[in-house]
Amino acid sequence: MSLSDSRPSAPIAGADKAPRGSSPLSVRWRDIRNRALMSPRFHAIALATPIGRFFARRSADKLFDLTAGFVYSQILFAGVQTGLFEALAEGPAPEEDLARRLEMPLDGARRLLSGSAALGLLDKLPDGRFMLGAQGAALLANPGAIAMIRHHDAFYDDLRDPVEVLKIRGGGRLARLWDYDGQSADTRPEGRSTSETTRYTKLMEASQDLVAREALRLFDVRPFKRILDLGGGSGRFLTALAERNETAQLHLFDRPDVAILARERLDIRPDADRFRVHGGSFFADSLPDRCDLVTLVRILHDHDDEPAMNILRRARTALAPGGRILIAEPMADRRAHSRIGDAYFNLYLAAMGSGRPRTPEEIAEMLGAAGFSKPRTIPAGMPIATSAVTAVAT
Ligand SMILES: C[S@@+](CC[C@H](N)C(=O)[O-])C[C@H]1O[C@@H](n2cnc3c(N)ncnc32)[C@H](O)[C@@H]1O
Repeated sequence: MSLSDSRPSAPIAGADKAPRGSSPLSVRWRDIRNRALMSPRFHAIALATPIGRFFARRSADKLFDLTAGFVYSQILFAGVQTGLFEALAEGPAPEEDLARRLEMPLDGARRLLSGSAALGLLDKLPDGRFMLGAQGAALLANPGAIAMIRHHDAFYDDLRDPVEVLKIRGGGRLARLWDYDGQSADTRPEGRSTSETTRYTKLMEASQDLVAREALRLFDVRPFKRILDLGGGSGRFLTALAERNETAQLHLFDRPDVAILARERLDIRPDADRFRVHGGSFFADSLPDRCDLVTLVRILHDHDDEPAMNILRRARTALAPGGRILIAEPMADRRAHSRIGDAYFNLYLAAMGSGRPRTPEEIAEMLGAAGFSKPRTIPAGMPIATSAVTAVAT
C-alpha cells in the first residue's frame, strides 16, 4: 500500500544543503541592486528612459499595493458585510438601486462601488451600471473565502497593532474568540456543544472543501482500509474522502464538543455505518489503533513545537507498521516565498497565540523524530489551499 507511484513526489532534501540564492555572488548582486534602488541618482537616470520608467512604475505599484493592502481588504470586507456581491449575483444594477439595497447613502455606496471596481471585484459598465467582476464572481463561488473574510473582523482588530501581536502572542480578540489553547481537550461534558464550538467548526467546515479537493487530488486514498482523521472537525474532509474510497472504515477523532457536531452530521448519512466518531484529546486519550492511514488536515500548524511533536507521536501509535501519515496544511517556504504560510499564517497564528507554519523540511524532520520514515513532499498545485507531506510508520 503506497502513495500512487504515478504521482510526482519528491523526497525531502535535508536542511543541511545551502539553500539556493544564498551564494556570495547572489548576495553581492542583491547588495548592488539595493544600493541602486536607494540612490536618488539611479532613480533620476532610470526615469529618463522608457524601460527605466516601466520598471520604476512597476516597483512603485508593488510598494503601493503593500502600503494600501489593508484598505483593499477592508473594501472587500465592506462588500461582504453589506451583501454587495450577492446583490449583483443576478446581473448588473445602477448605483442608486445598489445604494438602496445596501442601505447606504449614495455617496458611500459610490465609493464602495468604485473601490470594488478598481480591485477587480466589480466591473463598471459604460452606461454607469455595475456588475460582478472576475474576482467578485470567484468570491461568490467560494463560501469558505466569504466565511474567512467575515472572521477577519477579529483578526484585523488585533492587527491594528501588529507589533503588539508579535510581542505578545495571543493577547487579543482572536485568541479570546477561539478560547482554544489547543493543548487540552475541552472539559465540557459530552452531550453539550457550545455556540463558540459551533461557530469555529462551521468556519473550518466552510473553508474545507477547497482543502479537501486539493489534498485528495495530491494523495491517493483509495488503497487504504482503516483511516483516521485526527482533529477531523465536523467530518467534512472525511466525507469528501469517502467519495474517493468507498469501502474503508473511517474514524474521526476530535474534542468531545466537536465530536457531537460530527456525529450529528455523519449519523444521518446513508453510509453512516462506515463512520466512527471518537471524542477526546489527541494529547491524552487513546486513539483508534491499527489504522493504515492517519490524516492531519490543518492541525499541526495550530500547535507549538512540543505539542506538535506530541501529536505526531500519538498519531504514530494509531498506525500499524507500514501505515501512512498525511499532513495537509498551508506550509512555510525555506526562502519565505509562501505568502499564505510565511506572511498570512505566521501573523494569524501569532494572534491566535499558538502554533506556526512550518516548511515541509521541518515537518519531515519532526516526522523522523516521531517514528516515521521516508518523508515525501507532494508538489502542491494550489499551496494557498494546502501543501502535503507524507511518511511511513516504521
Ligand atoms: C484548524 S481545525 C481543523 C479541522 C479540520 N481538520 C479541517 O481541516 O477543517 C483544528 C481541529 O483540531 C481540533 N482539536 C484541537 N485541540 C484538540 C485536542 N486536544 N484533541 C482533539 N482535537 C483537537 C479542533 O477541535 C479542530 O476541529
